Amino acid sequence: MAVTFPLPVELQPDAVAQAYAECERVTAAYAKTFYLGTLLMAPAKRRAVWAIYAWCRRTDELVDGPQCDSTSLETLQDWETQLEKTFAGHPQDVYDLALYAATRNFPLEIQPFRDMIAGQRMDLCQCRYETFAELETYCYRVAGTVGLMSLAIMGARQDSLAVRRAAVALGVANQLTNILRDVGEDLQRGRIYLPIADLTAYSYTVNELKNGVINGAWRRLMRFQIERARSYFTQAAPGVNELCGDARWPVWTALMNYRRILDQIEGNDYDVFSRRAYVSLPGKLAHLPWALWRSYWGV
Ligand SMILES: CC(C)=CCC/C(C)=C/CC/C(C)=C/CC/C(C)=C/[C@@H]1[C@@H](COP(=O)(O)OP(=O)(O)O)[C@]1(C)CC/C=C(\C)CC/C=C(\C)CCC=C(C)C
Ligand SMILES: Nc1ncnc2c1ncn2[C@@H]1O[C@H](COP(=O)(O)OP(=O)(O)OP(=O)(O)O)[C@@H](O)[C@H]1O
Ligand SMILES: [Mn+2]
Repeated sequence: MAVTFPLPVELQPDAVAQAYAECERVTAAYAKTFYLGTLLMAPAKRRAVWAIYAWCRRTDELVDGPQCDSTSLETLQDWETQLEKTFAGHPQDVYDLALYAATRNFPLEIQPFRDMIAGQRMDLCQCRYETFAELETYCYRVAGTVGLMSLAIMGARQDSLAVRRAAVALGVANQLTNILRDVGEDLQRGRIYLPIADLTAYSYTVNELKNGVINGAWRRLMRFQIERARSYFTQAAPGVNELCGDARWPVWTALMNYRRILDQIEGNDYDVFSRRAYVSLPGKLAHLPWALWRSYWGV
C-alpha cells in the first residue's frame, strides 16, 4: 500500500507531543492563572486547551503585540487562510499542528476562530465604539469565542443553548473587565473601548477621559460599567457546573479571580488611569478552596 504524505497526526505522535509542549510553554509564560487551571484537567483536555490558548494568543498578538504596526487587513486574511488550512488537515507550523491534533480529538468548530479574527479586524480599523451594542459584538468576537472554543473541550455532553450562552457570557464578562482595568493603557494607544453613548449619558467628556479626570460623573459612569460586567458574570455562573467535572474548578477559579478585578477597581476609587487593578497571587490562591466548593455544590 502506498504511503501518502504528510502523514496523518495519528502516525506522528512525537511531532504532536512536541507541538503540544510548545503550546504549553506559551500558555505557562503568558497566563499563569489559566495555566494552573489547565493542570487540573485530564491530559488530553489540557493539551487541547493549550493549543487553543496558543492560537488565541498569536491572533491577539497580531494586533496587540510588538509587531502590530506591520499588521494589515491582508495579514489577517493570510492568518484566516492559514486557519482554514489547519482545519482542513494542512497545518503550517508547530502550533497549528497542535491545533489540528486537537480538532481530531474534540468537536471544535471553525466559526468561533473565524469570528475572533473578525474581532481583530475591528481592532485594526476602529478605535472608538459609539454604542454598547457595537462593543458587545467586539467582546463576543475577541472573547465570547474563547468560551465556545473551550466548550468543545470542557463541555459535558451535547451542550444546550443555555450552556453556550453562558460560555459566551463568561468571555464577554472577562473582556469587559479587561477593558475597565486597562482604560489608561488603552488611551495611550489611542483606543477608547467605553461606549461614547455611555460617556454622554453620564455627562463625562472624551476630553476629560483623555486627561484622566476622576470626578463624580466618572465614578457614576464606572459604577454603571462595573455592574454591567458583573451581570455577565452572573449570566455565566449557572453554566459552570454544566461543564465536565474536571473543568469546573479551573473555570470557577478563572471566573472568581477575574470578577475580583472589578472589586479592586472600586477599591482604587475608580482610578484606572494611574493604577492597575490586580489580584495578588495569595489573593488568587485564597479563592481556590471556595472555587472547589462551588464546583461541587454550585453557586
Ligand atoms: C481554564 C480556562 C478559563 C481556559 C480558557 C483558556 C483559553 C483558551 C484562553 C484564551 C485567552 C486568549 C489569549 C484570548 C485572546 C483574546 C484575549 C487577549 C482575550 C482576553 C483574555 C484575558 O487575557 P489577559 O488577562 O491575559 O489579557 P491581556 O492580554 O494580558 O491584557 C480575555 C479577557 C478573554 C478570555 C476569555 C475566556 C478565558 C473565556 C472563558 C470561558 C470559558 C472557559 C467557557 C466556560 C464555560 C461556561 C459554560 C461558563
Ligand atoms: N513571555 C512573555 N512575553 C511577552 N509578554 C508576556 C510574557 N508573559 C506575559 N506577558 C504579558 O505580560 C502581561 C502580564 O502577564 P500575566 O499573564 O502574568 O498577568 P495577568 O494577565 O495579569 O494574569 P493572568 O495569569 O491571570 O493572565 C500580560 O499582558 C501578558 O500578555
Ligand atoms: Mn495574562
